[in-house]
Amino acid sequence: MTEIPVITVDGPSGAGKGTISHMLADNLGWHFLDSGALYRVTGQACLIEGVSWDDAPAVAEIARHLAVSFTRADSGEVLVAYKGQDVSRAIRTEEGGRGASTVAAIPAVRDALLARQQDFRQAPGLVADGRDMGTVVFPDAPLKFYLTASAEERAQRRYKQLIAKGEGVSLARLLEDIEERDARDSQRSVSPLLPAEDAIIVDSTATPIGDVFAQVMLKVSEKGLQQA
Ligand SMILES: Nc1ncnc2c1ncn2[C@@H]1O[C@H](COP(=O)(O)OP(=O)(O)O)[C@@H](O)[C@H]1O
Ligand SMILES: Nc1ccn([C@@H]2O[C@H](COP(=O)(O)OP(=O)(O)O)[C@@H](O)[C@H]2O)c(=O)n1
Repeated sequence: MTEIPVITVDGPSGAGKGTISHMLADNLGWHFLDSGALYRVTGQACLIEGVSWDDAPAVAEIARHLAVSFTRADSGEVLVAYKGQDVSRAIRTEEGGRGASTVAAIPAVRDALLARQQDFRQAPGLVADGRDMGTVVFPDAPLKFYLTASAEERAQRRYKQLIAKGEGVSLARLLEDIEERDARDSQRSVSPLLPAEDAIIVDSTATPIGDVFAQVMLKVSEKGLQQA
């Protein structure tokens, strides 16, 4: 079990973790764990069940029995369902991000989701995207990345992403949301957002995505993790 390789990709919102992790998993033919989706679904499940994000024991109970499923549509899009109800869109909103980071600060919620995340470690390998993949969930991963970029750049990226989806948003509000989420994720007592000691830090503030991917792939091949 522990010999199955994992590449961890941690960092703040909008750093490019999802984009780079998907590219890596596709390139290597490995599995992919979107750990943020589990926290997002937990937040969404609370809304559906009428539980307040601040009611720690009730939220933890929801996380322990989270009936979530991930299925890949023919289009390649990953559909996320809670109790059979499609929540793919709802969990990706700004409110979904706020809910996720609120419930993610509850220690019992993190405990409840730990084994479920570790179960994604299946042959031939796993790319794991999140905040504590390299520090807590897969501390023995042979290769760890911490992607980051300035808050202004990350807000700009989200702005472009949401505008492309046809959602009306304000850049100033997005920057506020990002800074608030950075603060909550970095200051919580359990599994705060921080690079693992052995993580490779990649700041992409002024680096196009293709160059970031090339840097990452170079490290992958130096570690001998690429298939022949
Ligand atoms: N280096 C980069 N330069 C420009 N845009 C980027 C870069 N990395 C990611 N993006 C874009 O920023 C947005 C957020 O990226 P995403 O991978 O979802 O970040 P995260 O998973 O860290 O929140 C996406 O639209 C993505 O295409
Ligand atoms: N491993 C993880 C992943 C996400 N999270 C929480 O879940 C929230 C949403 O994570 P995400 O990865 O889906 O968000 P983005 O980085 O895509 O904006 C984060 O702000 C964290 O509070 C976490 O605590 N630990």
